[in-house]
Amino acid sequence: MRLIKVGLASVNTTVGAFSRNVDRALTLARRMAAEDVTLGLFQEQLIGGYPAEDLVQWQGFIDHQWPELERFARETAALSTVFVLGVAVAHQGLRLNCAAVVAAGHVLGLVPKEKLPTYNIFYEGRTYSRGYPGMAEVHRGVPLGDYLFRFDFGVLAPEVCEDIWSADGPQRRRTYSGAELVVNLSASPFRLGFVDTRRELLATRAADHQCTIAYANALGSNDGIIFDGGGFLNQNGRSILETPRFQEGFTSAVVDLERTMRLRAENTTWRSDREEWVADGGKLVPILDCMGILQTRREKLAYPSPPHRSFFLPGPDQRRPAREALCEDILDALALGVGDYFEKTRAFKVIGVSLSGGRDSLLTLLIAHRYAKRVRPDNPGSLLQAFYMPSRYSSDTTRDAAETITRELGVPFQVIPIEEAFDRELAVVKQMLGDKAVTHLTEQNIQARLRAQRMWNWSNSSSGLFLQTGNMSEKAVGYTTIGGDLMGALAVIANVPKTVVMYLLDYLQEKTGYEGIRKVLSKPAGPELAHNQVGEEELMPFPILDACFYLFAGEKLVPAELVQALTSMFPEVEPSQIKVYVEKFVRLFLQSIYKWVQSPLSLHIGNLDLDRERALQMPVVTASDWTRD
Ligand SMILES: Nc1ncnc2c1ncn2[C@@H]1O[C@H](COP(=O)(O)OP(=O)(O)OC[C@H]2O[C@@H]([n+]3cccc(C(=O)O)c3)[C@H](O)[C@@H]2O)[C@@H](O)[C@H]1O
Ligand SMILES: Nc1ncnc2c1ncn2[C@@H]1O[C@H](COP(=O)(O)OP(=O)(O)OP(=O)(O)O)[C@@H](O)[C@H]1O
Ligand SMILES: NC(=O)CC[C@H](N)C(=O)O
Repeated sequence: MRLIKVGLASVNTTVGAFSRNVDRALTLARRMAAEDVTLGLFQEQLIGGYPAEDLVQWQGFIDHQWPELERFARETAALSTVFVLGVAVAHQGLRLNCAAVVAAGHVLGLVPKEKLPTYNIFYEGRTYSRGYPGMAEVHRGVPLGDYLFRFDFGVLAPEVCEDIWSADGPQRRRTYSGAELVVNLSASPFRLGFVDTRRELLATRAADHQCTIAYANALGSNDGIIFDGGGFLNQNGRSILETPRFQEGFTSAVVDLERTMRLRAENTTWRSDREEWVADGGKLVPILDCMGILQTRREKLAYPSPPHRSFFLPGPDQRRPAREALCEDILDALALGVGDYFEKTRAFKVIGVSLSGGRDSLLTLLIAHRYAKRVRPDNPGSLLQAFYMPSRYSSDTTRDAAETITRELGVPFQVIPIEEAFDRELAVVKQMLGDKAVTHLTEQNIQARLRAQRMWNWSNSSSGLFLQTGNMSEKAVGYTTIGGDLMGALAVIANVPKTVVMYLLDYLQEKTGYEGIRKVLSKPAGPELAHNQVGEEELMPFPILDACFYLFAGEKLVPAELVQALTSMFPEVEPSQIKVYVEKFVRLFLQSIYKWVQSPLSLHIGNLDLDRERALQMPVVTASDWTRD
């Protein structure tokens, strides 16, 4: 038996806040040591924050991280814990995204990331250089390269995030070379359902390589990317620990490293694969001997027996029902996104929502309120401000709904009519047009633009964070006004499809019983920019719109394939009508790219987003010849 206690930490870092990030990590490091943690892990880019994007190109951005790494080493010198943490270094002019091993006041080694994600939201290959097999350099007197580390408790293989996502990553050669414990420092952004992907991937890798894997993930939101934290400890395919997400802190568990070695010895497949690898000339990864550096304190560790006292029977099932898990996950992620943007930019004192009594602005307000409740539990409403701005088309129903929900939430609510300004703007535009008529759409858009202008003016003088309320489905088809409801400083639900907006509101209504939500849901969704406007009548039913979006923008099917897929998905709709919907969707989608490329920074909850930087890089000026049958 060789027991070690592994601590998995997640720190809510801010890009560029090197000393604050390290201060937060030090607090956790001391607590880990006080709890006899043998090995404490932090996330990828702990010191610099993630994603630093092109800031990495500034030499100063890299150079200022080293003194902070040394400070971390100095301030943990007296602790009997080995730490692994993420840092960027510039070596011979090249930027490397490294895992640093620190113990007893020393930086013992740096292991650069080998697999640099450059897809979807990631751009690492643009700025970083990769580590490689056999790399053996020295940086500021510290070994830098493809190394393992032997301590009195076992052999470690540090690696960084994407390294584990490749079947051809460094784990294979490192475990064949004697690594027992793979230490993965991650910055894995929140994406719907992705926690299951991480869990399954880790179990697979730990079983493939017959090793123990400790994985610590980043926490917090930077720009629109949200990190949900959460760590895993998995031994040879068996889950030992999964830490809570959306929380700063650490969780630890004891594991018997000898078990990893025994299972390895018993596993003839792993052994013969290794023998073949060695026979084929596989080069063993050198092990740095750190035995004399630190004596870890493991005498008091207790064997990891199951708390429910059975090695055979399952423990209590603590999983949440699927619907609750999905909704709470999205809401937690978006509330973290709003809160971290509000706090980390340091530009704002209050959060403002232009509240229509409709679904999108309601959900946006509820998300902001969820954040406010966390930081001001006694008076969350004091952090928020809602404005209802009626025109001649606004109904009593929406006003009542907006009033009711703000009362229930304790959010200050003001009614600011735009009617007078609407008349004035109409007169001005008529004058500008001379003998041409003002179009109906322009009349609609004037209202939306007046509301946005007022929100900006409010924001200027109140240091208010003006939240943009548009959803992804309507953004996809340009059903949003430039300079109007497309405006805001941060788009909260811009990557949430309309059907999901509805699903979340149904869930929240059931959970909270708020009358205001019920009132909003009692009226069909529509912009109230003209008489009796119903969004689904002007566009198409939202389930069909979202299916078009998923299949066209996500799965990259062509229109004829969309028609085929939707005909079987919606058998109650005439195929000729499906064809009309598909053609309309594709036309509107391709015509509306110019709108979403100028929309505000948005929060990301999936891989399929309307964001030119983070997901779909679409040209604005295109012809659609290729979409024809
Ligand atoms: N390719 C291109 N590149 C750059 N700019 C382009 C462009 N094509 C038009 N434009 C410009 O964009 C303008 C048109 O855009 P914009 O002014 O937004 O107006 P537009 O797209 O014509 O109308 C906005 C639509 O959004 C709907 N809406 C608005 C607000 C809320 C809601 C809701 O869901 O509740 C719905 C509203 O009912 C209407 O159907 C043109 O006048 C032109 O100046
Ligand atoms: N009367 C209003 N007062 C304040 N803001 C408004 C008003 N009407 C529209 N807005 C703003 O414009 C945005 C766009 O309106 P839109 O109709 O798309 O969304 P919604 O009303 O929130 O949801 P729904 O799709 O259910 O109508 C709103 O979310 C809100 O921020
Ligand atoms: N920072 C990273 O390397 C993250 C990449 C990884 N595939 C993830 O999404 O979790």
